Amino acid sequence: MSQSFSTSDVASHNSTESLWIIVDEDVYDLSKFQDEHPGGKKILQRVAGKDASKQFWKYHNEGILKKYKKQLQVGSLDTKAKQEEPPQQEEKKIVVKPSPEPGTVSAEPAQDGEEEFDVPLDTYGDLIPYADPNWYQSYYSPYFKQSHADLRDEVRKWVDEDIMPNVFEWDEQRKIPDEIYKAMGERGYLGGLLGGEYPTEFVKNTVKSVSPEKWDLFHEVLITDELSRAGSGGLVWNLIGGFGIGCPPVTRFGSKELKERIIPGILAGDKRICLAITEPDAGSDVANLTCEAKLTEDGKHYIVNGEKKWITNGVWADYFTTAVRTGGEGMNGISVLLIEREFGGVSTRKMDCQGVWSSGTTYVTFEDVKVPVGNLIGKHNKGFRVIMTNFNHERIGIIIQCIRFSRVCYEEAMKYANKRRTFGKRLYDHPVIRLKLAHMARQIEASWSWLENLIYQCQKMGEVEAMLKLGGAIAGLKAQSTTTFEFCAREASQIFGGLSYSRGGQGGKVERLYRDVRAYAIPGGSEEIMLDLSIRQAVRVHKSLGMKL
Ligand code: HEM
Repeated sequence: MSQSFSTSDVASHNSTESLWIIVDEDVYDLSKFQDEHPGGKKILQRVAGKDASKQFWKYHNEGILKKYKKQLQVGSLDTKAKQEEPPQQEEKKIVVKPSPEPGTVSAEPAQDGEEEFDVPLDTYGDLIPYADPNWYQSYYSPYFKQSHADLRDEVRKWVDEDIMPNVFEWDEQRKIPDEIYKAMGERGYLGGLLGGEYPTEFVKNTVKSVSPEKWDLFHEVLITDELSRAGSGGLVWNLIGGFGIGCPPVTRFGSKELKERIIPGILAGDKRICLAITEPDAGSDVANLTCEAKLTEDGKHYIVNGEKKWITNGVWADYFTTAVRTGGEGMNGISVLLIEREFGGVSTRKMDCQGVWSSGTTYVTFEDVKVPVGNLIGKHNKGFRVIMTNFNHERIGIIIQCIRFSRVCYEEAMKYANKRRTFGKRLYDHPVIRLKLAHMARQIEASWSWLENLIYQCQKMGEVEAMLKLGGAIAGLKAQSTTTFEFCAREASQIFGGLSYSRGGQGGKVERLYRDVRAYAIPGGSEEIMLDLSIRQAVRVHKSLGMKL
């Protein structure tokens, strides 16, 4: 913004016809906007021509300026322009290296040539304790390195500029613009969300800030985590929900021909895929599903008939990774088929749900759909294994999102508690409010540390060992993270009071996330089933390790 004004220039625009205000030394022309201002025009007219920074920050959060800046800012104060002149000499960066002191236990200083994770990364973000993982705040981490920091910056900038300011409207419209999904492909992110190595053979555009050979599961965690900062389960499920659970079975168990034909279009963001397992009558008890697929006499096709319910992204999907009954009762009669919408006989209807509004929750009907046998994923009647292998990846995605949503609730509440005053002091100055923040933070950090450890185990073990050994712990952490999310949404909402009861505005993220809680606590294995599995599965694994009870 090039124009510069003095305070008396601004003061002359103090009428309803020409209504300017100053916020943080930037000048805004609200003459036209006043009629559509959700807080009313009178309140703006009272500060016409004045510095309204204090009043502005009382009623809004930073998202508002990001959204309206382009439209309303006409310039800045001349005092700001002076401050922003570049310094004559670049400041020398001081690098602080830890040094051991006699008589204390402390970190050894990093030696030249040592692994990069022996030195903490630069600080990043707002530095509010517990609002980001602590490696953002210059704490040591054995997992996150410079390539993770580079990716973090790349994704965060995109989220802050193109996503965050619009999430409220998108959620209300129950749709994310197609170009945002397309950008997930163009930026190479879809290719990095398959729970393994970066699939260069299928991707034209790889991720800008990380080369494919450096890609690891912690990069994948980062994309999901940073997208979740937008504070909308609907957004995250729209962008990676159907894809993150529907695509990996194809890349892992699909035939070469099938993969070569469909995966490049999906990873480019041109085509969409979803996972169709749950039915009106079969949820966590997957082995009981009834959607049937009968082999034709010539053995060349399956004919599929049945219904699927609560299918994320189904309304927009070109492909449905679908669990079907091809044999007798129970888990040994299940297969997985890739059903393509263009085969015909596929109808989708959007469902109205409590939360994740922009995710496109769908009721799917298959009516005599003719599917070539080449679209079988895995083996005939051995689909249960395909589904089980997929569950760990799905649950880890849910865990990452829940922990970040918990952080968002905590962060929003912390910021608000520091500005809102009641009974003569800030909310933050009331011990009962700090107690709430502390209970949120301890659960967030405990969950995150367990997650980091499990991701590391997945990275080291490889797919099969991870599936066998980690299923119990991942299920336990899923329950831990969804209960943490529920707790944080509730406590943040109590701190915001009425502002998180109405939609939009300062408490808008918390209100939306509160509605999203059940979408995390139920799908992918309900909390009750997860907790039970976490013990049963772990005991079974440890028996085979030689456990002595
Ligand atoms: C750049 C100038 C401004 C813009 C773009 C703006 C925009 C908005 C928007 C979009 C809302 C809806 C709630 C939300 O999303 O947060 C809102 C609410 C409100 N605004 Fe503003 N506003 C501006 C300046 C001001 C100023 C200077 C004041 C006070 C002097 C003010 C007072 C309010 C009030 C009282 C509400 C209602 C808050 C509530 O419902 O709790 N606004 N504003």
